[in-house]
Amino acid sequence: MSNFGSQAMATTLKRVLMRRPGPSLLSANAAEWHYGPTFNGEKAIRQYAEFTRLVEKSGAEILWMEDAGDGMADAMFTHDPSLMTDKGAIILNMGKALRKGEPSLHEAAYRAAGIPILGRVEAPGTVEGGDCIWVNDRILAIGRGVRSNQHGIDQVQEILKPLGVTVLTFDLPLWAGEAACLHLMSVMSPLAEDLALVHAPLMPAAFYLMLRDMGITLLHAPEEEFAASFGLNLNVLPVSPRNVIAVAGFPGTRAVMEQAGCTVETFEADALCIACEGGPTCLTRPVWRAA
Ligand SMILES: NC(=O)NCCC[C@H](N)C(=O)O
Repeated sequence: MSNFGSQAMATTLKRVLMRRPGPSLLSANAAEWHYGPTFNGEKAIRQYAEFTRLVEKSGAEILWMEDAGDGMADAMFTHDPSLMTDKGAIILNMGKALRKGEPSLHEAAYRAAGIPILGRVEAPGTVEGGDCIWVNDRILAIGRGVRSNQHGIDQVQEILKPLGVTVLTFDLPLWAGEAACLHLMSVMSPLAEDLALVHAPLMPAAFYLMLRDMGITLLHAPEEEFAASFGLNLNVLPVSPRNVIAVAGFPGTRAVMEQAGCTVETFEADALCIACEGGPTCLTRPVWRAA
């Protein structure tokens, strides 16, 4: 049996690619990386350790990449430079220029782990993992916006055709501007096959209506918590259906999930997630989720 493969967002997480932040994050220039006022490298590293403890507690195996000081501060957000399918990984191409070196780190990690590479997105195409959502194992939704463009989306569709997967494209708004991070996953977090947490005001309307018509229950997170966290209240990692890891400090968002039958574990993440614009899903690249 192979130990990779995933065309789902919220089945049991069995194996995940992560990169522990270190010297590159500590020496990051916050303005250059678009990190916010609560950025603090040492504190972020401590908060990451707490996040790691929760992932380990879930029973998932972590495939580690280490930060040896290559200057790639955002590389801890392993969700973005690659995408996993049931047949192997797709190496993506980043929309954020400072992150251009990251896909090769993923390619090397997959090769070392014996995981097949299905294909690569090449310039001028860009697609980031945060823009990709498996609606089910036959449909991949991609958000077209600042980070993912049509060239890249077309390439992903070509790579996925032999797997019988259809790619659907949904336009994202500009929201806080070109330098900020708004992915499709910033406005929707799947919690189970039939359940998702959303920030409806920024969702592509056609995406919202499609999910609703498919019978997926959409939980609306409180808008004031989305604003206060720059969207990180919504960035929730399912380690199995209805068991999730979230950023601490957003009781309204937590209550909405608990009322829908979810178990929610949290960790403090002001210096790590809120400052650096990426939450628990962004810090993980699932390489194997149960079918
Ligand atoms: N999937 C995600 O939402 N990733 C967050 C990436 C944050 C990182 N600072 C970036 O701007 O790319």
